[in-house]
Amino acid sequence: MANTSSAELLQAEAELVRHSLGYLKSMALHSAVKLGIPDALHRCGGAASLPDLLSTLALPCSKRPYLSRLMKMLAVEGIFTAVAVDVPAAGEGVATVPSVRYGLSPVSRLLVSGSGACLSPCMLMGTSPLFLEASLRLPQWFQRDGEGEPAFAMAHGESPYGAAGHDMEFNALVNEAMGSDSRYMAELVVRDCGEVFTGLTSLVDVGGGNGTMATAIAKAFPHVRCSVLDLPHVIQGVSAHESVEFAAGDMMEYVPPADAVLLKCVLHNWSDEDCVKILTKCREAIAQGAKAGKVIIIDAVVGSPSHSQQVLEAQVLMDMQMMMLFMSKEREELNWQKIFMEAGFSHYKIQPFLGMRSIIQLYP
Ligand SMILES: C[S@@+](CC[C@H](N)C(=O)[O-])C[C@H]1O[C@@H](n2cnc3c(N)ncnc32)[C@H](O)[C@@H]1O
Ligand SMILES: COc1cc(-c2oc3cc(O)cc(O)c3c(=O)c2O)cc(OC)c1OC
Repeated sequence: MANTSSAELLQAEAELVRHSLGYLKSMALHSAVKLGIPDALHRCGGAASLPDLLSTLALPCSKRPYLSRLMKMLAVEGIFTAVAVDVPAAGEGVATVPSVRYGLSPVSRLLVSGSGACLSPCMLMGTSPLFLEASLRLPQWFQRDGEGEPAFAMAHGESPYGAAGHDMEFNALVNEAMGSDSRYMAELVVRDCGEVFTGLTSLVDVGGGNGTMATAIAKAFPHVRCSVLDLPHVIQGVSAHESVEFAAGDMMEYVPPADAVLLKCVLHNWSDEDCVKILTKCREAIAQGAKAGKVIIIDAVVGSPSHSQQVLEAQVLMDMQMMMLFMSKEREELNWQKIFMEAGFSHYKIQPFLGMRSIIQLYP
């Protein structure tokens, strides 16, 4: 302490408070989504005074004075914008009183429902009680010896997939989150990554769930015949599509032949050994066509030099989440490279187009 200036010490203390109370940022965001604040601001034309915002939210009178505190905190964090304005005073005396207009920022625009790019379900999944309870077990999980189970299973006695099998509310939360993530990514992939699909005649989306991504690719690139491979219970619940075929199966056993295999946010749920097995099956699938095919991976490449500090922070948070839920991980390039070589691929190209995720094209 002696060698540190008071200003540095006080700054460090403020940093600690930011981190120790950082969970309140997550819960304030959770509250804003649950209360429908992004949608309310959108209905008001993108910005509103506090009284106008309150008039569209069903809050009891006793809680209305507290909304400004939530809005102020979220505005400081960049979730909403806050602009000081003078509004006409109601009584006599002063002509105007200072007030604040809150508005949607680029971040909260992604939380407005009804648009293709609504990520609110992802926010609610990331802050769900089952995830939060698992995070409280992390110290105990670190101290327990052996390979064992992830912190989520330690807290709940089952995996997230197990919980989704009988807890219908959690199942709906996860399905909506995965669906919203896929719709959002599909929009960006078809808009910005068209050259990845040039020259392909067929593509199979392995672990492609309800076909959101495959349908978007089939629509944007009609020359590509798209199909989805997923587990039987997932495929059973999918409604028939005109443009996409669905196959039930286990990617560990067999991947149907195609010019290209897509793996979007699948490998981050698996260990390195399992990724080698999955990618070996994918390599066999692309070797069967007339063309020299490729595997297209959409996943994080942690710590790419072109990424911002915010993207790095998002990646390491997702990595912690993968560890806590599945004991799996987000990977750095060297880690990916080792897996690719072990699965028999000769070269790859990484394009860091997609924020915290990249497109990796993998060639035999
Ligand atoms: C994290 S989700 C990703 C879904 C989709 N690709 C996306 O990005 O929204 C993983 C998907 O892999 C599927 N899956 C898990 N194990 C599988 C297996 N052995 N064979 C085929 N699909 C599997 C799951 O059912 C789920 O749909
Ligand atoms: C797509 O595969 C997974 C995604 C998540 C996931 O995604 C998010 C996306 C966001 O835009 C914001 C978020 O807060 C989140 C999450 O919190 C989050 O968990 C998670 C997965 O496993 C838990 C995924 O693979 C199954």
